[in-house]
Amino acid sequence: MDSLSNQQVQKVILELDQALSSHEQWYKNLQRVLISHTAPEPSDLKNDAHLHCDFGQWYTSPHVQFLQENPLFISLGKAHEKMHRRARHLIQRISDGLPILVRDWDPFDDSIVKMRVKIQALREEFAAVVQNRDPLTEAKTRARLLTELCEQQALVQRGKQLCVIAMVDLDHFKRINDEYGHAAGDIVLVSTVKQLKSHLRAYDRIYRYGGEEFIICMPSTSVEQSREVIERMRVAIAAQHFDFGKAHVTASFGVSVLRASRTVEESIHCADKAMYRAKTAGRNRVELDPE
Ligand SMILES: Nc1nc2c(ncn2[C@@H]2O[C@H](COP(=O)(O)OP(=O)(O)OP(=O)(O)O)[C@@H](O)[C@H]2O)c(=O)[nH]1
Repeated sequence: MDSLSNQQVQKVILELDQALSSHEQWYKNLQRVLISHTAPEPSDLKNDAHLHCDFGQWYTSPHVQFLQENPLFISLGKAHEKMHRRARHLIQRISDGLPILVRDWDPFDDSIVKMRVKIQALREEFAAVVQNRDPLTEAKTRARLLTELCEQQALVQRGKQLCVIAMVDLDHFKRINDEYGHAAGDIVLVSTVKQLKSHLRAYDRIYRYGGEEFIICMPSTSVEQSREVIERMRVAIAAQHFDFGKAHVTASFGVSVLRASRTVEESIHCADKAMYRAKTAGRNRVELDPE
């Protein structure tokens, strides 16, 4: 989900809301069939009924296939299929003039509840993605930074992996705002995060630490490997062109690693110190934490 833009995430949330409401409509019709003995939807009697309702159509549509490995999405699909199987059995009994037994109704009712809960949980998962992002740049928030770096630190402490962090600070950013206006400054921030993201792997993270300061987290990477990537980021930032004017934007980088022997805050501080060395050494450069 991290690779999706806020707009894409909002679109999925809207679709989930629509899927939930069409599912409720389907349930209402089913109740009519079961209680008032109105004619059932022919598709509800098919073995693959779960593929024919509006929810099933959404669930199998190509544009949500990126969710195929999401555990909640998978279990929602299973709950939905099971619910249709149970509904089919109930419709069948009514069509055969038989009463609905409690032992058939209860599991069906249970699967209806489970499905609603899972849709809601998936919706919340998506909503949290947006909530945990800075609205301007869509980098993760500083609040997430500490939580997620502590998780990485726990892996480092258990000897499971290395984790590099880099502090990125735009150079003389105030001048951009002063010369071209705050809106231009915003464009630079958004574009810079896009550049940084384009060099990251799926499991790397970028956080907005302050106004024009960002932290990159690169798990399972050595300092040597990450340094090459960060160097490419530095070059990409300096090569940006903007429609609003001839602004030359550069950034200074301070690289550090999470260590079992120090706290996350201390590692961030070391990255910060390295970044300040990059500033004092002339900016537009990458410095490593010597510790
Ligand atoms: N446009 C815009 N500007 C911001 C935002 N957040 C912070 N800033 C500006 O970022 C600027 C940061 O300025 P300084 O801290 O002086 O740093 P700098 O000019 O980049 O100088 P050095 O870091 O020393 O290279 C300030 O002018 C802030 O107003 C934002 O969301 N949008």
